[in-house]
Amino acid sequence: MIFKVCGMRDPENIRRIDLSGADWMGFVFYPPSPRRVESLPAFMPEYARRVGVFVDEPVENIQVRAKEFGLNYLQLHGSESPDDCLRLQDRGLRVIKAFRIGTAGDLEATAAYEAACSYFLFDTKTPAYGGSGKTFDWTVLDAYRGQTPFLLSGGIGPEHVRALKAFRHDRLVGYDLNSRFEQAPGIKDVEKITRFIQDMKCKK
Ligand SMILES: O=C(O)c1ccccc1N[C@@H]1O[C@H](COP(=O)(O)O)[C@@H](O)[C@H]1O
Repeated sequence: MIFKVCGMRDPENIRRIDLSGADWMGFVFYPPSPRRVESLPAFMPEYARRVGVFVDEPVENIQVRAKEFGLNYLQLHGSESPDDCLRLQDRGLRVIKAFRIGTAGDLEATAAYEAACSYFLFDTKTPAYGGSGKTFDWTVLDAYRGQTPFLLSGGIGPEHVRALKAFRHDRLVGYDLNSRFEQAPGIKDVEKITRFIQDMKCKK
């Protein structure tokens, strides 16, 4: 499973999370976010893959950030179209399209993105674009029959280990950890993240 830790910007926190077992690390480029990153941190992950999180950002701006931060993936949380995703893919950038899920009907939109993305990310449907700290009813995802692998997101916290282990789906490939693991916006609790990843990997 992929463990993605999102909303990073502090160099020392990045260094420690890079050693925590996290596979991917997210950088939020959405200006209104309390965990937005404005400039390249003095330390960038050496082990974790780098994911840029964007909301309706022009393709040209995304390309600039992708180069500056050495991004491996782009996570798109706005109303980016399948064509937008394909344009980024054609420029050699791998795309994770986020969908806000409340009911099974919200999964219908994924079909048009099947050929345009490497991964989907299923987040909670709220008025915010992301980072709400709220979970959704994961059993809604039983209705997802697409081919594209997905990460589960939205309010995942340390208390969810047992429920996450019980939730199974053929296309589930990872978990996104964000606001529920924070000491302050943009600062993750390294012990909580490390323990969560170890507990999730533990067979029991
Ligand atoms: O974290 C943010 O502030 C954010 C802002 C705008 C778009 C996405 C954002 N983060 C992503 O939101 C989900 C859910 O986060 P949470 O666990 O509910 O706090 C996660 O995928 C983040 O990558």
